[in-house]
Amino acid sequence: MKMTFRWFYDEDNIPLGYMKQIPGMTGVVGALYHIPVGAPWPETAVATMVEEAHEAGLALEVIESVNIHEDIKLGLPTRETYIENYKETIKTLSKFGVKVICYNFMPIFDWTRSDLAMPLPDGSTVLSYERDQIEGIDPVVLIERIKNSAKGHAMPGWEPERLSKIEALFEQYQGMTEEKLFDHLVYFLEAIIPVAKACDVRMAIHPDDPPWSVFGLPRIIKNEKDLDRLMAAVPEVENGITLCTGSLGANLANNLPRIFEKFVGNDRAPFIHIRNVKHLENGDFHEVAHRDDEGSVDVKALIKILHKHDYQGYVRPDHGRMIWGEDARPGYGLYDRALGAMYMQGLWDMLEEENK
Ligand SMILES: O=C(O)[C@@H](O)[C@@H](O)[C@H](O)[C@H](O)CO
Ligand SMILES: [Fe+2]
Repeated sequence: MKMTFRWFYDEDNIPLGYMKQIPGMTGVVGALYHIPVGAPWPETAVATMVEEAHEAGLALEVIESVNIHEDIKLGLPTRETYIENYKETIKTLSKFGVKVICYNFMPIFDWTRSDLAMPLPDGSTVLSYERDQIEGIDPVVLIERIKNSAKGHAMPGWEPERLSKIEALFEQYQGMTEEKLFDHLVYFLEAIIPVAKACDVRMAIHPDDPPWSVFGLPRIIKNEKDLDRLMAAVPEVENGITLCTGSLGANLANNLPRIFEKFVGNDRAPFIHIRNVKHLENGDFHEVAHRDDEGSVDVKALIKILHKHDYQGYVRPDHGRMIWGEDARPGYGLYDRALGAMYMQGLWDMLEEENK
């Protein structure tokens, strides 16, 4: 298990040196944020970013994310150019030591929440999902609300410049079915996986968050069955998964230990996000600290599975709470993610000890 930390590079206000101070932290998960979706990533920009991480004593072998242009998801003829660009980006990243590229295939939006700073009784705040605040609501209304919350921080995928085109995008997705979207994903993977293979890079799709349809848009990476289907459709090991416990765990029907056992066991999960969520009776959920007892994700069992398989891939604490008065990007404060990393490493150390 290689412990890593998400780094928002030039948009991050947490110094790399602080990340490095977390015991056992081996690397950061980076991305270039100023490159428009669909454009190839310039070599010089990648070199600068990787160098900065190395200077801080941290590896940079995972990218999250190289986002997918909507035309690829929509299956438009213009996708060819964007697919060629994507191949170029894979080649460029591999030259600088990148081994895993995380991405998602959700139409229009990345993760969706109703509140980015829901207060918990202990005074910390977390991201939450209230069904009746999202389902059946006009996305434009939600966008306004999100813009006004969490001190001006936007959710990834909800950036203001994209949102201005939101209505046109919804128009384009009219009539899009899960079947068609899945075909477009397979088309994309069949085109890029040979390049990834030649470059020794693994692609790692992130599950949909939440793992069900929102705003009437199709969602195709929601559960074990969807993952099975994608792994079978493009069987090369370079077609992999980011196992995100918070995303999959938002649906209690997802059996996380079984999913881990399967895709860690068959080496299709090069990247892992550990996040914990707590479910309420009415179907809403909110995020909590990473510790097992705080929510419904069986973190102990999952780390045990990783340990049993001598997992050599990358793990990072996903969203944490905002604690100790920190002012940071929602879900991505330093303090609670550092606690999460230590918790996972504590469990791992104990398992190592027992195995001696
Ligand atoms: O929850 C998060 O913050 C991340 O796990 C996702 O935003 C993730 O980076 C993307 O979906 C992957 O493309
Ligand atoms: Fe995640």
